[in-house]
Amino acid sequence: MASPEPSAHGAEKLDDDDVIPQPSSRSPTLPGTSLLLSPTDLLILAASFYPLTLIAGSVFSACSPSPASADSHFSRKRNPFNVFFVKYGWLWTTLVFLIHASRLRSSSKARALLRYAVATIWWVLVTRWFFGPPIMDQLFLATRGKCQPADPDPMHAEEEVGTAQMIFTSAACKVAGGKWSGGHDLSGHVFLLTHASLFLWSELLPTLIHSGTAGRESAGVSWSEIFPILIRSAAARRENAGGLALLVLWWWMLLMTGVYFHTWLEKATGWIAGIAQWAVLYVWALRSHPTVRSIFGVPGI
Ligand SMILES: CCCCCCCC/C=C\CCCCCCCC(=O)SCCNC(=O)CCNC(=O)[C@H](O)C(C)(C)COP(=O)(O)O
Ligand SMILES: Nc1ncnc2c1ncn2[C@@H]1O[C@H](COP(=O)(O)O)[C@@H](OP(=O)(O)O)[C@H]1O
Repeated sequence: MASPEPSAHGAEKLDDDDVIPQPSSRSPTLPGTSLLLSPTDLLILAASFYPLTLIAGSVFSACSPSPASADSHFSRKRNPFNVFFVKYGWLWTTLVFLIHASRLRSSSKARALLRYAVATIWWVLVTRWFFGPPIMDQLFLATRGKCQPADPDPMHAEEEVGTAQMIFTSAACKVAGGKWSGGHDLSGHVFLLTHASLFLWSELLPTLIHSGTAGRESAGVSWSEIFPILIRSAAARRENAGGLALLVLWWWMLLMTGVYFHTWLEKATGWIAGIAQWAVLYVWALRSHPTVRSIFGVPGI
């Protein structure tokens, strides 16, 4: 399988006209050095952090007395990080990405925007619209979920049920004052936080490595260098620091969702939806299909 490695260089430093990168040697062990990680290894490492985070959060939740009812700051839905950041999660991700893309050369920029368009379309399909209700709501309805009236008074409830049962999206249900219950409620937070994080890591990592290694030519990065490189890249440019700060916030909020909200299965389906578009485009198509690569480009090239 042809598997070109994204260069550790930022695209702003490279010629961008249809350069198909040559496969670099993968994780070579140089004499006297520890195992080196290629940009792809680093991306896979970053990606594996998210299921581990969810597992850790869920295990903590299962082992501690009653975290779901614990009145901690992050267990509250109205906490400012949830209300201002996660609830506008794709907007913040878009802002960070656009600042990053503005530094790329023009043809790299167009292709990066195309990759962003694909990621945005997937976000829309899962959470907003999929030829009717979004995928997450269609899954909920298909598993016998419905909009329950919030009013416990049977007289009022009957009136509400009439309209509530006609409600096919969680957003409309909430507006009608109902409660979306009964079906499989894929975690929108786990989806969004995973999807946004994998998109940002895939797009930003080559630039972060380039800034953090001060452009040094290298076959890879050793384990012990990962954090120093990220810290140096944050210190080198405010945009890098902003991107990394958002990634840290998304990771923390994912951990909090893992601890305080949803069932294991709902978190698992949120995660699967969150990795699906990334796995298809970044892990599979861009690596094994030259045609896809020539249309969408490769981050860092
Ligand atoms: C060479 C040509 C390139 C063309 C490039 C074109 C680029 C344009 C691409 C696509 C067009 C779409 C434009 C969309 C713009 C997107 C800007 C925004 O991000 S606005 C969206 C702001 N909203 C959010 O961020 C909401 C995020 N929140 C949620 O999705 C949900 O609240 C939740 C899933 C996190 C939780 O669900 P809930 O039910 O519990 O609330
Ligand atoms: N990390 C987090 N912090 C605060 N609230 C969270 C959260 N993760 C999930 N929630 C809340 O849990 C509910 C289910 O989330 P989701 O399905 O998106 O994963 C949502 O409630 P609301 O819809 O009442 O805001 C959401 O705001």
